[in-house]
Amino acid sequence: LAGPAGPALVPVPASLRVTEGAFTLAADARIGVRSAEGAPVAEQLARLLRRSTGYALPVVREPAEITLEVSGGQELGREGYTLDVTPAGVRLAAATAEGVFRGVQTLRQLLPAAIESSTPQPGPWTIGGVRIEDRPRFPYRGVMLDVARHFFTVEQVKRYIDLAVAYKVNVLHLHLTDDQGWRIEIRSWPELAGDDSYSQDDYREIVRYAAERFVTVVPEIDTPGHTNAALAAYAELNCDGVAREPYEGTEVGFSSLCVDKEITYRFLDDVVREVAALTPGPYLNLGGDEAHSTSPEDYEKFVARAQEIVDVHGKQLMGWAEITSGAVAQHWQPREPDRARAAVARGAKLVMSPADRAYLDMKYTDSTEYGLDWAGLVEVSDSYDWDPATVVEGIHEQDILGVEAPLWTETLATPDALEFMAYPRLPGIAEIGWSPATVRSWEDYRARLAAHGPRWSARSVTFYRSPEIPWS
Ligand SMILES: CC1=[NH+][C@H]2[C@@H](O1)O[C@H](CO)[C@@H](O)[C@@H]2O
Repeated sequence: LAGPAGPALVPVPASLRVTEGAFTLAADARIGVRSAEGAPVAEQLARLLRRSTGYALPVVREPAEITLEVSGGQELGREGYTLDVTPAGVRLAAATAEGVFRGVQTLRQLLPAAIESSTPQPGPWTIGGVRIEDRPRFPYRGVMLDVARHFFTVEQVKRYIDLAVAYKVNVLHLHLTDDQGWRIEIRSWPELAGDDSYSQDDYREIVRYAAERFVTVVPEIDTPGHTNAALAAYAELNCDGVAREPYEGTEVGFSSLCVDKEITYRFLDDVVREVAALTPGPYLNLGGDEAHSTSPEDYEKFVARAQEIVDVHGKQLMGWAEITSGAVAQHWQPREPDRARAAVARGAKLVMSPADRAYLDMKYTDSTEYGLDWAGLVEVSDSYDWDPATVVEGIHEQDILGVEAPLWTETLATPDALEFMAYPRLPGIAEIGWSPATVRSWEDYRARLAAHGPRWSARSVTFYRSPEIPWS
C-alpha cells in the first residue's frame, strides 16, 4: 500500500512500527479465538474474508494463523488493541471484544483493497510485518443521519453503519423527527409516524445491528422547535388547538411545541418513555436547535421539564448547543461559539460538529450537485484540517467527549447521494476522533486516503473523487 510511512491506514494508529517479513493468508488458514466473548467478532471477520478470498477460514478455539484474543490487559482501555503481523501469522489482542472489533478494521485495511469485494478475488493476500498499539483519543466518534427530511430504510441505514464502522465510528445519531416528518412509531400517539417510518421492531433491528458492530444509537426527538410534523398530527399539541399543515420545505425555526400546555409534557413523557425503552445507549437527544418560535423564557421552562422527564426514564439528556441542560451539548454553529462555552460552564461535555468542517451536507464546491452551502464550501481538506481542541476559543481537550459528522438530508433522497456527500469526508472526521493530534497531518492523510478509493469501489460506494487527493 502506497502510504508514505507504510500501510495506508485511516484512522492512523497511535503507534505503528513496520517490522521484518510479511504474512500471506493461505487457503488452509484458520481463525483462532479462545474466548466466547471474542467469538462473534471472529465470525464477522471470517464471513468478510471468506467472501472475497473464497477460502474456508474455519473459526477454531485455539491459536491459528489469525488469532483474536480478548485478554485482561486494561492498559489500552475499552477500545484499544495490539496487532502483530509476522511471517508466522496475525495476532490481534484487546481487553474487550469491542477492542478486537476495532482492531479488525485495521486488519482489513492492511489487506489489499480486493479484500472488500463481495465475490472471490485472486490473491495473494499478503500483509507486510507491523506492530501496532492503538487506542482512541475520544470515546464518542459519531455520524448523524437525518431520516426526517428524507426517509431511509432499515437496510439503507445498515449500509451506512457498515461503511462507517470500517473507520472505527462508534455512534449513530439518528435524527428521527423534524418539521417534515416523524419517523418512529410511538404507540401512545399513533398519528405521529406516517407510512415512511420505522416501526418499533424496525428501530430495534437498527439498534441490534449497530450493537453487533459496537455502535451506540443516539435517538433524537427534536424539540421544542423542528416539531411541525407532530403539530400537524395532533391539533391539541398546538397552543391555538389548530393542527398545522404538513410541511415539505426546507425552512427552519417556524415551529414550537406549546410550552404552557400540560399535554405537551404528557406527550413528551410518552415519547421519551417509549424511545428510551427501545434504546440501550445512555443518551436521549431532544435536539433544542433553532427554537426561533419559542420565547427564551418558554425555552428555559421547556428544557427544565424535558430534563426531568429524561431523568425519570433513566437516560442522559443530549442536545444541540442551544440546549441549556443535559450531560452533552453538540457544537454546530461556527457563529455561536458562546453556546459551546456556556455548555462547558454548566458542566456539560461537548461533541464537536462545526458545520464549516464536519457537516457532510455542505457542498464540496459550488458545482456539487447535492447539499447546502450556508456554512460555506467544504472540500476534503477543509473537513480534515482542524482540531476539536482548538477550533473554539476556550474549549480544551478535557471539555470534549468527541466528534460527530452530521448528514442532513433536505437535498439528499437516495443512498448514492448520501455516499457521495459522506465519502471521502466521513473517514477524516473519524480519524480526528480516533488518532492522536500529534500523529496526523493533512499531507500524510491525503496520501493515505488515496489508497481508500479502490476500497470504496470494491464496495460499490459512490464517492466524490476530490481533485485534492492523489487517488491510487
Ligand atoms: C443543528 C442544525 N439545525 C439545522 C442546522 O443544523 O443546519 C442543517 C443543515 O445544514 C439543518 O438541516 C438543521 O435543521
